[in-house]
Amino acid sequence: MSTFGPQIEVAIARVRADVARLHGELTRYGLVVWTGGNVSGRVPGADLFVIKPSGVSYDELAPENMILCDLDGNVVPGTPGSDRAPSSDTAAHAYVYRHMPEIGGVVHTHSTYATAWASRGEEIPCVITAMADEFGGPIPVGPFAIIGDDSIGQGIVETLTGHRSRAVLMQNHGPFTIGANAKDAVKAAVMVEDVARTVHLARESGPLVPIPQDAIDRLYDRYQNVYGQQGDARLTTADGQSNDARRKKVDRR
Ligand SMILES: O=C(CO)[C@@H](O)[C@@H](O)COP(=O)(O)O
Repeated sequence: MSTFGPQIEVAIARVRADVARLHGELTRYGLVVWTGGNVSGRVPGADLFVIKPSGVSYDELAPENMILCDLDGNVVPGTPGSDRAPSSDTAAHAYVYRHMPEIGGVVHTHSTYATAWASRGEEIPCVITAMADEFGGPIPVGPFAIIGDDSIGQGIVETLTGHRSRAVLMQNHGPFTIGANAKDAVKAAVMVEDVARTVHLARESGPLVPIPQDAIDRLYDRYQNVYGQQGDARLTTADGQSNDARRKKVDRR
């Protein structure tokens, strides 16, 4: 029997499939080991999100064993997967969804280079154009917070609210990323590890050369509004305009 009505049930099924499949991207890009890391996706049109079960091998993850939660992080009883405990980071994901309504996906990993930067409590400076494109500037550090309550979620929201970056390095823990949907958040997780590695290696070889702010702004604007395809999911840009509206104004020369 449908608990949420036919349209929401269809949306839930779609998010279950996306979130289950996207965990495979974390292993494909080498961002997780064993059962570390997690992906969640908001269910459009409902105060619900889907997240993986805690400690379950990635090989076993499937749409039917993803876990449906309300925005307080409570498992919705009687739904597929509800017989298992949700990810240990469920409270953090739920906090982000409650306090950042524009966010449709959250990812957490312990990817090597980004976590190394997090262990130093040092933001990644914007010294390559790939960072300007994807993150619009440096990748910030969030506060040290121990898992078990809302403190990690609070740290993510306090650090990323009003910030261009879709990634935050939670001190001594690792990266959390956000996105317009789960796929966008996974992309940010892939890219934060890529730039963390590059900038780490660059800094080992000598002084870094910062990119002027006006160039960062131009690169970010182009990448957020011109790069890719019209239908690509994106967050509103830093000035609050929707990317679609901005895209129409951008001269696509
Ligand atoms: O970082 C942590 C725990 O501190 C978690 O992300 C990681 O162990 C994965 O846990 P889950 O399998 O999602 O419960």
